[in-house]
Amino acid sequence: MSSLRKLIPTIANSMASAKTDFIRPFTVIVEGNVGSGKTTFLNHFNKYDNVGVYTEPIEMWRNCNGYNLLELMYKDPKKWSFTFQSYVQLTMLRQHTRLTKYPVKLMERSVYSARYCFVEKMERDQLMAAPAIAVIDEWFKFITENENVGVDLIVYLRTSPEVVYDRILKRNRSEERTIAFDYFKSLHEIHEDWLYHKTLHKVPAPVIVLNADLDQSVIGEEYEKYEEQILNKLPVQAHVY
Ligand SMILES: Nc1ncnc2c1ncn2[C@@H]1O[C@H](COP(=O)(O)OP(=O)(O)O)[C@@H](O)[C@H]1O
Ligand SMILES: Nc1nc2c(ncn2[C@H]2C[C@H](O)[C@@H](COP(=O)(O)O)O2)c(=O)[nH]1
Repeated sequence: MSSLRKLIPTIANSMASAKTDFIRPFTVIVEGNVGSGKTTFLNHFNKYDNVGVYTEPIEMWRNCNGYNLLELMYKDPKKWSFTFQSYVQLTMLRQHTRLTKYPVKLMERSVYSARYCFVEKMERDQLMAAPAIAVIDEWFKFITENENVGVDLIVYLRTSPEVVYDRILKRNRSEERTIAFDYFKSLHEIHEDWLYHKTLHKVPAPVIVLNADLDQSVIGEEYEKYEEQILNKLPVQAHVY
């Protein structure tokens, strides 16, 4: 028997043991409209030494082998939505499955909001043809059935569309300059139906709702109200509003 064939059982065993050794940390996804304050919220938790903070991989979307997919999507959504969502789903899967030494993992968004909010929006606006949505959905189902992308808690940064629109104008991100207010209003309603009314799609974990309209000068107190649950120091009460 060749030396390689002798190696196969060893490789298989080590892969099997690696799989079983992977212990998913207490995983919290931070969800909310564009500009709702997710990155700001994550920065607040960076100070804890038992929390791994994973912001959205937006720089990967702005430079995929030299292509700014985020810009392409906003400039011509009909042409580029499928390409963009395919890459978002891949990069978010990477975020979910990244190994971490921390007992708590805080992630900005997830494969869930990509599918349930943004692809949902594209479907309503007929920006993606049905076959394209079917392919995205098959990948999503495979990922959520077969990969360890479980979550333990959802933090919903609940905002009003007017507030996020004002923040986005001030943030002045180049790719977002052409987005109309109605886009954020519609995304708000989708987030509300998914995470607050829970009438849209499956909700993969208990939801904590924060009033993210509060100004930066006082919102720290709102974050602190839920710190113990987010840091997994308290049992999560389902449907905390
Ligand atoms: N509570 C707040 N009050 C006022 N401005 C805020 C607040 N939270 C975030 N911002 C500002 O709004 C913009 C969007 O915040 P950011 O954290 O990037 O949101 P997201 O990550 O959800 O897009 C940024 O310019 C940020 O400084
Ligand atoms: N079409 C999609 N756009 C998405 C998705 N995830 C994020 N985004 C956009 C929204 C913003 O312009 C930018 C960063 O999001 P923030 O909320 O952090 O500002 O990326 C998606 O799945 N589809």
